Amino acid sequence: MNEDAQQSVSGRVKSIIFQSPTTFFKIIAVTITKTNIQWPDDEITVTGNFGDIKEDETYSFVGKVVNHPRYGLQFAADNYQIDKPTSKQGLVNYLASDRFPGIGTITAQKIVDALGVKAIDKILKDENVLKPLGLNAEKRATLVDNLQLNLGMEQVIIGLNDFGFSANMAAKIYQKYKTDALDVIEENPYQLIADIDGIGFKRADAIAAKLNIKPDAQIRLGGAVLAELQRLTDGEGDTYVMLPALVNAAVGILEGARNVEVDPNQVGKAILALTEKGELYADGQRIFPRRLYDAEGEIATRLATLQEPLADPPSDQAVAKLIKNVEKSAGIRYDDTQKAAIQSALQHEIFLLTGGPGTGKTTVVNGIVRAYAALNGLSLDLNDYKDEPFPLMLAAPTGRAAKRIMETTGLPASTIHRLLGLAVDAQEYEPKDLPDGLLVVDEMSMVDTYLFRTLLAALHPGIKIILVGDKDQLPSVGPGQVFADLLRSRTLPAMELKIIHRQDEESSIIPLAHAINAGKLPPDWRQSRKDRSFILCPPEQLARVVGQVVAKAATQFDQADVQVLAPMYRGPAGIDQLNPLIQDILNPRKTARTKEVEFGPVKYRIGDKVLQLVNNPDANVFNGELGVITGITAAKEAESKTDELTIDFDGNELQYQRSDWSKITLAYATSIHKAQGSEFPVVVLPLTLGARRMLRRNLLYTAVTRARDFLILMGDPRAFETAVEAVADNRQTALIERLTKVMPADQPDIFARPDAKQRAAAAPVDTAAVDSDNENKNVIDQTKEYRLTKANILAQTIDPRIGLNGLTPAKLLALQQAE
Ligand SMILES: Nc1ncnc2c1ncn2[C@@H]1O[C@H](COP(=O)(O)OP(=O)(O)OP(=O)(O)O)[C@@H](O)[C@H]1O
Repeated sequence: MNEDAQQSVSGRVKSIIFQSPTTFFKIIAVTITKTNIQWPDDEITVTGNFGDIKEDETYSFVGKVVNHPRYGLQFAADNYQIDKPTSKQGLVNYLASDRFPGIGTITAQKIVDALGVKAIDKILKDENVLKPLGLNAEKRATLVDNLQLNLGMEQVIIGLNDFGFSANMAAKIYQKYKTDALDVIEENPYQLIADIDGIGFKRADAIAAKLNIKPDAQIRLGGAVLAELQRLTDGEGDTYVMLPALVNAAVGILEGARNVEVDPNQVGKAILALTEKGELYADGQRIFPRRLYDAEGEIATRLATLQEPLADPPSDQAVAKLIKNVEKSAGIRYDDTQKAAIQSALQHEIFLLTGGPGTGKTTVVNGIVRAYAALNGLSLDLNDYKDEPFPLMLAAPTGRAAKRIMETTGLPASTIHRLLGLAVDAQEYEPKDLPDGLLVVDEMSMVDTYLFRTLLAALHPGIKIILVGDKDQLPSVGPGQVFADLLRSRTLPAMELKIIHRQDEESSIIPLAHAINAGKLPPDWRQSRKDRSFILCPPEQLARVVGQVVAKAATQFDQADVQVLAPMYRGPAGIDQLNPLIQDILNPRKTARTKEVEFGPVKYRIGDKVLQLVNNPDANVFNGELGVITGITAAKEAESKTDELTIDFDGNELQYQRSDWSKITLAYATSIHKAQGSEFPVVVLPLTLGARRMLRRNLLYTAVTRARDFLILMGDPRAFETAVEAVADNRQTALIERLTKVMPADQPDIFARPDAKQRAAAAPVDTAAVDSDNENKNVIDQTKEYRLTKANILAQTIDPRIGLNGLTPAKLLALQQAE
């Protein structure tokens, strides 16, 4: 055989020996009908990435014979195609087969008569060729769907393989564009960056190079601009990027990807072209992704419409009376700001309420809901609304936050996505209309620009909107800082609650949180208190000590109640490091027979705590929710023929096939961002200076306020101090400006710095704190020599009554000397 000739095998698929559940990789047995290789048998094993291969169909494979160390000689195919019928009769038989339900011999004959032996290609290229043939729309659609399924997918997968995509990536691309995939890529490979998770500029540019797209082609420059704009806005949460920064960034990747020089002026021109095409919006030096620019504008104009003054607002006296009644029935006396908040909420169409932990936000919301119901003669009993929608809508961005509202108000609450009937992502879906009435959104700081725009689009003038949150918490994961911007714009009535009402006199977590927010750690922050403690630990030992603390805490508290929060995934005490370590302590593989499945580097066992990473409103499970693995079903036992995990999200038990496993991760340790909107009985918070890039006041504040009963701070004290001192940068957004264009900014400024007296009342911090800097230096020096052993960690006591005693410097020394 000529060595240069491509090796090929044609034949009928006898059986599919193996198919990977997550990729297109398959091993098949083929009965050879034709081949140009020397093969002693009439059967051959073929391996490769194939789409929807069917038994008994004939295919042609191109590739080469390889010698597998275990399985011997086999044919590794890197290309293949289904052998389409080549004669008219063959094609008629094929189309009339049960692969194409609804198409009988007569219709098949009609199609082949009209379109010839190339009928399939013609239909796949343009289904309109079927129109003159008199098939009804349903029949046409089924035929096209099935052709695409049977043939289109194969062609696309082969094409994507040619571009060098892995089977996994090919599957993702196919899912997005279906049979248009190759056309999309050939027309503009950079489109992949925006549409396919995991494809960056470099990858797209490599394809562009294959397609002979020149280094200075407009499409390439534009691709780089859009890619960098997306990266910068997504990464920082900004809604725009300044022109010089964008040009610089784009030039950087354009030059880096192909080792060429690129003229910044040409990039500037590409930006102009994209602006003219409407993909970007340029406002002076500020460059917005069009969708974000529009979303900010829509938020402003919708709010302006929705905040139309009430035609007949209740008088101050009427409101005072309503509040009195609510106070009576709830057995509470509101403080003056709380009363003012309820009054303002009742007298305006939109009202913003902010406040730190324990300041009574939920209590005030309860008051507003009840007073609103009384004012409008509405029943709070769900049973009274059999045929009508419940007019009191309570919502939050996460499932856990929604659940908390339900528990604290006794009223139904849901996630915003569920309320709107949104699937997955607020950027792409049209929401349903919401009825009039009252809408309360809690945890507003977590709502991003897209979700808020989509929420407002579902509301009609006449609805009363109460937005509640803590302005000092981390902003949303998605772009924008909507809640803070709304408050800062001074265009809408707002109130900040400042007095801490939490009854528990002995709670020291809330005062700690308020002190952090005021920018100063209290002098006693490293001392053990009934509900919190600090454990000093050098970074290189932190992961192990976290493990030991969690193990110990799990003997005192319910294991599920102990949550480790960390700022970063990477690094020696990062989330990726902590999770398997804690998993092996809390949920070890007890025997070789313990069920365990692997997904990349992660192992899952029954009993593991997992975190949902994406919104899935259809299954009622949302980004940030925690679940427990309650079952593992091996592929051969599962109906789906792939490995399955059963995960219980607070009573909502769901099946996750292997292809869904990228939507979860282990959750013994989670990021502080993912913990927003959730509360945990016990929070363990390890910090080191290794996470310096992330250490910000609002991050520490958010982490600390997640702890309900017990807080264990760990690590390097300087990391905590660094965090408190670093005020988070404001995100770059234009929402305030858009708001003030359409509404007067005449509301009081709640961001105004309070005078000294107010400050002291809001944050009771002893400013005569010890010089903690020097002290910390000593402590760190001492710990350097300290070697951790199990014995001295266990020497610490965790007693829910007296607290978890931290390793004080004195204790450390004593332990060290005792060894
Ligand atoms: N005016 C008041 N008089 C007495 N107790 C109050 C008052 N306001 C709030 N509280 C109590 O203070 C505690 C905290 O209030 P609430 O839960 O409403 O605050 P929050 O701001 O929603 O807190 P968090 O953000 O931590 O959930 C509750 O126990 C509540 O009953």
